[in-house]
Amino acid sequence: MTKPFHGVLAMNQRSGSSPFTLAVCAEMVFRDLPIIERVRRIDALGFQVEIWDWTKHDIRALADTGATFSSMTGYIDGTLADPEGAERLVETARESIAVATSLGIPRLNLHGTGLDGQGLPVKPGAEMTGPMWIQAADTLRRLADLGQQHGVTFVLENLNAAVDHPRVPFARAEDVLALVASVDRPEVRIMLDLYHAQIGEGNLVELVRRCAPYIGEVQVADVPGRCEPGTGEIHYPAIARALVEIGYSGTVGLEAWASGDGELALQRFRDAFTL
Ligand SMILES: O=C(O)C(=O)CO
Repeated sequence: MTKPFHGVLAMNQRSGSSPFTLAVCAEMVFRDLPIIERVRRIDALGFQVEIWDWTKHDIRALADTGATFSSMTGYIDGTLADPEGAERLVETARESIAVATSLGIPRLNLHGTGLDGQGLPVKPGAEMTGPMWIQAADTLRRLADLGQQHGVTFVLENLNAAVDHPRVPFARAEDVLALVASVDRPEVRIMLDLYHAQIGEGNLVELVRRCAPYIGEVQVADVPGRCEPGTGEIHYPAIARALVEIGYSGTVGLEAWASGDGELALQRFRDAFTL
């Protein structure tokens, strides 16, 4: 089916040569449009599409857009690091896998509640104990088995506890790296969110190098403000070069608000990741 054409911008993007697959989070851009229209617009501009909680969306309508989806949230409820929460997480991950498979989505994101157990035994602000680490690794191994069975990858995302996710334990990229490395299964990788990492940890190029063997996807936005690359303090062209140097050619997802015009934000994103 021929896709709608959105002028010069679409033309530039199709002729660009990013070494990465570029995706855009439909939850954060073109927010004056209904979600399905956002998905169509992002797709028409030549990007893959990320969605969050699938229970909030009409799955049939998403499928009918014909868009290619990069990732979605990989669970509805549960937490990694306590036994009861882990059961719920694995159960709801099964439901998410069914939806992901129907939409051809390769990566299921475990973020936020998957780590901190909001309202569950692992409370925000809790110190992570040894048994919690062991439980989290066990839960991830169970998810890896599911992922292997169904051909999907679970990506564990680092968050920042300073601005967006106050007092969330287990959020640092260093901790996510330690967990994913200890599980060491191809179906469990890192969703390396460089916006969150810049706020929480910094030293991004070094972080990219350390995470190299375990990256499942990279997410980007600038700091402060969580808008598109080029609006803040992160030098994304240097990050793009570092990603190429470690041999990464996978997906880079824009998980950012547009600082102004939505199409311009997407163009800036593409420019930052076109070497
Ligand atoms: O909740 C957030 O801040 C995220 O980055 C989700 O992917």
